[in-house]
Amino acid sequence: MAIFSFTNIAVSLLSLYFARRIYWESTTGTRRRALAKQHGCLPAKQRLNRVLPNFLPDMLGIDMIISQYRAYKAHRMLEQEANDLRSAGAHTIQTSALGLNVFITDDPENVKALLATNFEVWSLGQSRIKRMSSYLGHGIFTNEGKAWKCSREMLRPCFERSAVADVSIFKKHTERLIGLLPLDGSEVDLQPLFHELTLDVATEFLFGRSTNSLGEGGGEDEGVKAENIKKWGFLGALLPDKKKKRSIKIIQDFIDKVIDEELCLHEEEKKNKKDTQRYIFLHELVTATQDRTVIRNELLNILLAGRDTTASLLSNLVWELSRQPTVLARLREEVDSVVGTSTTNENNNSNSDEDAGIHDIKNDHEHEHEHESDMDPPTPTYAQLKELKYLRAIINESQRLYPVVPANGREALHDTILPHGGGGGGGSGGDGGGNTPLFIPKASYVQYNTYSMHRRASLFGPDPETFRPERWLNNDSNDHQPLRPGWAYIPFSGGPRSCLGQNFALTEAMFVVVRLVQKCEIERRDEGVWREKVGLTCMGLGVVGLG
Ligand code: HEM
Repeated sequence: MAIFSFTNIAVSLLSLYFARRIYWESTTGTRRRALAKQHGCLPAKQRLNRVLPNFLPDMLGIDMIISQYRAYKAHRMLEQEANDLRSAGAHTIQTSALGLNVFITDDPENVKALLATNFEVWSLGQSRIKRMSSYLGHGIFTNEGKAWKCSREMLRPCFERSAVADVSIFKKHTERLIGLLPLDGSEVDLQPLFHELTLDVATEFLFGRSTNSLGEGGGEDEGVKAENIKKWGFLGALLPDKKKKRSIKIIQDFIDKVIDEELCLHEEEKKNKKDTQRYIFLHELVTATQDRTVIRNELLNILLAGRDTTASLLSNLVWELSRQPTVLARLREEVDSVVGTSTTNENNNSNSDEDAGIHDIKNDHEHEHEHESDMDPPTPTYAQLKELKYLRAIINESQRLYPVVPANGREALHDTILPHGGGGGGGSGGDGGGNTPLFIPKASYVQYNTYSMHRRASLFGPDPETFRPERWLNNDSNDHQPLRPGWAYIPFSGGPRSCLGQNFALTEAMFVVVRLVQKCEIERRDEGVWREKVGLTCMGLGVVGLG
């Protein structure tokens, strides 16, 4: 009896499954096949297994998860993902993660479709929105559709050029950072200092008061519990729930207090404050909205966007500079000629050899405390920073090899087509073109791998793994054309959701590098190669020596 009923149930379930399958095939399936045929689509190549044997299809994404976890532990996840594409001989591959249909691409045409030409079809993905809004609330980073448009329109004017052109905010905090560096040539780990610097700068820019985590009368008297906020970082998302809640509360209380003070200011006081003080983001924002929650969420979103990203860029850049004495010498020459190295040799376009240049700076530094006012090099103005073409090329090259946001993705809101990736390889130059369109079913996730794309030989020349800032300049001694990579180079993303703080970040990074170059020696202190440390942003593991 029991067997009979079990068989009955099994037969019923199977019939139900097949009935649904037939219905699905004759409706959705037929529609999808027609769409794919209409666009001449071919299927993507599959990701090759790393752990399981290749005859087993990785339907549940078990191979993907195990191998990603191992690579993450070894700080080689980015390299492995790039190799996944290479070993499949394609620039777009298909895989799965816990049953989710996933495509990985490093093809600029696909990136352009995701971020710009087919923007409306792609969502940030519900899991990202849920995860990030749990600690950021709803703001520009987590909003979509109309709400995102509102955020963007409200925030864009706050990033106007004048907000960035006042470099005094960078000066104050950079001087504090340099003041904390050892003068005897001993090693220093700059990464935590860069994180403190960018937190102090971002809070001062956004709220008009800084966390002052780099010291000098910091914290409490300016109304900020620097220690707590410093600790919080934005990896709060990864903390256990209780700790995360406590951390979020600390930062929300801080922001609420600042907003309340701002909203309580009388009109007259506001005007006076605006006239006398330098640019403060919050002052601009309250002219657009008085909604306390909206203001708080947007400020939190921007703090997240601006802090770890710029610190990671600086860490990667200085790490690479410490390994590139020739690049560093050329940079010193540029800084010397545009900004000046000290007040005594301002704008001196000396032809001294590289060693002599470094030696001079060392001497300046040794005597810095004796003759501080005489010997302090002139600080760069915004206009001078814009003239530093070689420094800009160095930053470009650093962001090419070590993009701070090395991978990102979008979820398909509808069935759609990507211009490339169907059929996998077979493109010109043995580079795995795959220029046939690819059908993407609704709810699939497409990851665009910036790290891998930035290292493609067909896009960046025969030496894509080499740090060579000259590739970005007209006067490249190898007579290469300067790069115009378009959608192949997206450190700040692209299209309607591109980074709003790009100019701010670049100005801050340039300012800090100029001051370090003017006042310190930068030396390599470990033999290691760059290994990623991936959190919300990506930076390297390593130590730099300063003297
Ligand atoms: C080196 C530093 C930075 C890098 C590499 C960077 C990179 C990016 C990237 C890749 C995105 C797109 C994210 C996505 O589509 O999921 C983005 C968005 C954004 N960034 Fe940046 N960013 C940097 C610094 C900053 C700074 C300093 C600020 C503000 C002070 C800022 C504000 C924003 C905002 C508001 C967005 C969201 C734009 C939108 O969704 O409409 N970023 N950034």
